[in-house]
Amino acid sequence: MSVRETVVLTVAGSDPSGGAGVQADLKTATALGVYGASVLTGLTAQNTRRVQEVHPLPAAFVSAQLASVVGDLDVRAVKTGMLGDAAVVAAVAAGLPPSSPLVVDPVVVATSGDRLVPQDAVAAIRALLVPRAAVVTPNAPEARLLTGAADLVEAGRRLVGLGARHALVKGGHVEGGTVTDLLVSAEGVVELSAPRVDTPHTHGTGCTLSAAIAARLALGDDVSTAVDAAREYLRGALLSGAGRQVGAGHGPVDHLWRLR
Ligand SMILES: Nc1ncnc2c1ncn2[C@@H]1O[C@H](COP(=O)(O)OP(=O)(O)O)[C@@H](O)[C@H]1O
Ligand SMILES: Cc1ncc(COP(=O)(O)OP(=O)(O)O)c(N)n1
Repeated sequence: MSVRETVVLTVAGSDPSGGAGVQADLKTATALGVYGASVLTGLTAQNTRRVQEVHPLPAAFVSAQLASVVGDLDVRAVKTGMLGDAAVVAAVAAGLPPSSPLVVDPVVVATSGDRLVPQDAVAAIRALLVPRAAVVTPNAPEARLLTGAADLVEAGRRLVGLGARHALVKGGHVEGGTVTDLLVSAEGVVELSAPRVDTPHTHGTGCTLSAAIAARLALGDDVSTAVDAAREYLRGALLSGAGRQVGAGHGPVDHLWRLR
């Protein structure tokens, strides 16, 4: 008798240094016990210090990859990350499996400050993906860019107003000893706070969190439970990654901490 794998799909860009993008998503899926499939939307040249180059893949080829995977694998949840340009966003929106829960990580700028997608892609994400999201996971600058709201609760409410069932507005870029993420839905706002982990190794935190949420949704969690589980997984990865060294800059979180 064979075991049916639970499949989660990431639609995202490549980080050759292995800490963010598709590479982080697949490690996260594996660590959380689900089968990770991946559709590449673009390539980057980057490392723990900065992003040197970004190349979106042709939208038609992104569509072809999606059709290959969705036409064969039983995809239980999808996460989107870096999406290259507006044409790629449109191709992704058209090719997503219709009934799998969708986590939209609206990646715009890397922690290094380097831009990963152009402005027209941001508008396309807002119009084509946010309305379909079970949860959209912007960091503070992305929440402001997507909505025009300076206040993060208001930004979350506007994302829900656009059709996302939940907005998780992340607080990693807001200064202070406590990091607070805001989970906003039609039911209200839940503050999720934790002590800041004192570490320079935060490369890929957003990718890892959204991939973990998607993995838990694939396993059948509701959004609130999936977010709690994903935050706990990421916290362990930050704490373990703080004591490890990869590269000379902002190193990755330790995706494999639970397997060690
Ligand atoms: N130093 C830290 N200590 C604890 N949690 C953190 C830290 N940095 C980021 N996080 C958490 O990592 C996740 C990603 O946050 P953020 O850095 O805001 O997003 P992004 O990586 O997309 O820029 C959030 O859940 C945030 O609370
Ligand atoms: C290919 C690729 N995708 C996304 C990111 C951004 O990763 P994120 O987890 O949002 O944060 P940082 O890595 O910038 O800390 C990326 N760098 N590369």
